[in-house]
Amino acid sequence: MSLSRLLPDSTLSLLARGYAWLPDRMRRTTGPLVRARLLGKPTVALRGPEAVRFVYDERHVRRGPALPEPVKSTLFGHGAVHTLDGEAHRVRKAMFLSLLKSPQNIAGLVGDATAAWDEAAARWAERERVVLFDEASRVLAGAVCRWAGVPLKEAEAESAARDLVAMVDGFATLGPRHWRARSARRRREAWLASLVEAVRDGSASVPEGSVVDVVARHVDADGERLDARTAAVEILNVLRPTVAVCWFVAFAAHALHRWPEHRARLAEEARTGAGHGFGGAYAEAFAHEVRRFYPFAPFIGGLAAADLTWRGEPVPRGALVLLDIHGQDHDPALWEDPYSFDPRRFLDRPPERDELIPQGGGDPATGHRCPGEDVTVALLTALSARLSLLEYDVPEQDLRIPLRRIPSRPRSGFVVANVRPPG
Ligand code: HEM
Repeated sequence: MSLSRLLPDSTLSLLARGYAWLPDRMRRTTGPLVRARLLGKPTVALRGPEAVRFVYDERHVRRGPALPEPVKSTLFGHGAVHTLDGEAHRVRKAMFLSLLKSPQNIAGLVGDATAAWDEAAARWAERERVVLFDEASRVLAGAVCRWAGVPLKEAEAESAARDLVAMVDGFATLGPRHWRARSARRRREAWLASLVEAVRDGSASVPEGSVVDVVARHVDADGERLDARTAAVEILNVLRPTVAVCWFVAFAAHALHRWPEHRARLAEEARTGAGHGFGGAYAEAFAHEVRRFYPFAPFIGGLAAADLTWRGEPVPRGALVLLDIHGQDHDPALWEDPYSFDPRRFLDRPPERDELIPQGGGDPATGHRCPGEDVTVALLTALSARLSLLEYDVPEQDLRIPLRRIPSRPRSGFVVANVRPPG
C-alpha cells in the first residue's frame, strides 16, 4: 500500500486553516514536497521556480479532470478555459490573450476605470463613510462592462458587482457564501447567454472588437462556435476577475494605512506625474508588492498525467499536484524578509516570471497562467496612485485579515470617512 493511502484526509484541515494550511505543512516537511490527501486523492504540493516549470509542463500535470465541481459551479464556470488542456486550451486561450494583452485594450479599460473612480470619489465626499471594497467593486463592474461591450444601466451596476464578487467569495466554503455564489453564477450566465444570442441573431449590437463581440464570434479548436452558455462563461471570465481587483484595492488601502510612508511616495509621484505607465514606477512596484504580500489565490492544482519523479520523490499518476502560490510568494529562499511589506524590492528588479506567482506561473500562452495579469497590474497601479491622493479618515473598525477565510480581505472591507477628493 502506498504511503499516501495511509495519510488522513486533509480537506477539513484545509478548510479550517485556509492560507496557513499548506505553508505550515511545507515548513514542517524535511523533503522537497508535502504529501497529503485532499478530496480523497493522494496529493503532493511543491513550490519554487523549478516547481513552477515542472507543474506547468503539460506532460506532467493536466487540469481538465482536476477541478472540483463546487469550484466550476461558482468561480470558473463549466466548460471554461481553466478546464481545458492541449490544443483545445491553446485555441481558447489565444482568444483571451488577444483581448487582454493588447496595450491599447488595457489603456482603454484603465481609462474607463479611473474615470469611474473619479466620479465615484466625488460622491463619496457627500457621504459620512463608505466601504472601499464595495465601492471599488462597483467602480470596476461599471468600467469592465462598458469596456467589454456588456450593456449595463447605472442602476444595475450595484447588483452586477454584488453577483460578480459573490462568485469569487463563495468558491472555497461550504456555507451560505457558497450557495450565494452558485445562484449568482446561474443568474449571470443566463443574462450573458441571452446577450450572446441577441448579438448573433442581430437583435443587439456591440462594438466591434469588444469582449462580447470577440467571444460571440470565436471559433473553437473543434471548428465550432461556442454555445451561448459557454460564451457567457468566458465573458464572465473577463468580468468577474476584473471586479475581483477590488480585493487588491482594499489591500492597497490597508497597506497605505499600516505603512503611511508609502502614501507620501506614491502621492508625490502621482502629483508630479513622474515615472511611466499607468501611475509611475513606485506605484507599479507597490502594486506588485500588494499582489505578493496579501493573501488571494492560495494554490493551483492539476492531476499527474503519468508516474513522475520530483527531486527523487515519486509522484504517482493521477495524484493531485498543487503549486503552493501563497507559500512561494512568502518563501524566505526567494524573498528577503518576506513578511515585511516593501515595494522597493520591485523597484530595481522587475519580478522574475516564475518567482512572483500570485496569478500563476509559466508562459500564459502555453499554460494556464492568468492572461489578466497585465490588466491587474495596470488597474492596481492606477488605482493605488489615485488612492494615495485621496484624503480620508480611517475610523475604528476591524482591519484583521483572517487567514482562515479563502478568499480573505480586511474584515470591515476598509471603511473610510470624511473623504476629501483631490482638488
Ligand atoms: C484580481 C486579480 C487576479 C488574480 C489574483 C488572478 C489569479 C489567477 C490565477 C491564480 C489563475 C490560475 C492560474 C493557473 O491555473 O495556473 C488565473 C487564471 C485566469 N485568470 Fe486571473 N487573476 C486575476 C485577475 C484576472 C483578470 C483581471 C482577468 C481578465 C480580465 C483574469 C482572467 C483569467 C483567466 C481567463 C484565467 C484562466 C487561464 C487559463 O486557464 O489558461 N484574471 N487567474
